[in-house]
Amino acid sequence: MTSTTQIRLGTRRSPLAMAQAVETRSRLCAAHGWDESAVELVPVIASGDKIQDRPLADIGGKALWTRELDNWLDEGRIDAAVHSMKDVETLRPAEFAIGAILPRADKADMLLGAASIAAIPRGARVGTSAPRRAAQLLNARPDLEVVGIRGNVATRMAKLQAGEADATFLAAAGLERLGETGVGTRLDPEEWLPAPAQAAIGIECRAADDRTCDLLAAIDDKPSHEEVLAERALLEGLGGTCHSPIAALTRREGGKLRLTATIYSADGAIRISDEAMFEPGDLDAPRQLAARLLDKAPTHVSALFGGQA
Ligand SMILES: NCc1[nH]cc(CCC(=O)O)c1CC(=O)O
Repeated sequence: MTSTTQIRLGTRRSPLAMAQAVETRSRLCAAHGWDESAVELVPVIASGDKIQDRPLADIGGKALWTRELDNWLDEGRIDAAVHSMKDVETLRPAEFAIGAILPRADKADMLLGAASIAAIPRGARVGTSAPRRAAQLLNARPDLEVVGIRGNVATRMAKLQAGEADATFLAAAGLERLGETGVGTRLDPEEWLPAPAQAAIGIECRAADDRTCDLLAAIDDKPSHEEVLAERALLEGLGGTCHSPIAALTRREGGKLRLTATIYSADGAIRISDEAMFEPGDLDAPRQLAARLLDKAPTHVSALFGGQA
């Protein structure tokens, strides 16, 4: 069978990123009646994957995940780029558009190395480089020690095995996509709020590229897209970066979205939470929620956010 490439999809090279790109390819092929060869996967090395020994927040933040893919997309070497939306900066180049958000996976965090937060031994070392997870943990268990841990899912699991930490967190979505089921304890997202846009795969294209935008529209999951836009509007209102401990959860209730958001001080001692209920597509409501959170925060907490309130 002869077939020509219909779309070039850029992706990071980590096993999780590749799994997400393969899922995107399957959905595109199913939607358009293509065989696999119609979608060319183009693996690109991201700076965030080259630097593994320092926390992301210290070395340039989320941009390190997207910079190379952004350049390739901008230069027309790829037609679209697959991203974990959790890792995508809030403010994106105006020439790019989110062409599709895939149906969202489990938003929960998994705890590895202990049966529950309460069951982690007193004074134990918990590995995480995420300000949100560190603050949530210290808020619940100020006796614990947070130690930095980075690397892809397999690396982090190996570091836990090697005793670099007594426990650690991984996103359920990532484990699921890698087929790593049956490890860790699922933390109920209602009690342990995930990161904004956790478990959402987004595909960006050039906004002016109508053909690719149309191809991607066929695999867009509207409810997931609405949730992600609301959570990103919250981030925008907070001026949140990867330094900012922000947790958020959206549920759908009678056609409306209910967004709960929590911000923390870096040490977890201060926790400010609020929620809003609004129509899908209303991005002012999540921005106002952000403003209310910043209003309630003492200055050493609001200083962790760029804020627009
Ligand atoms: N920060 C890295 C990252 N980016 C997305 C995921 C998991 C998949 C997702 O949330 O979409 C992970 C790993 C993790 O947090 O355990």
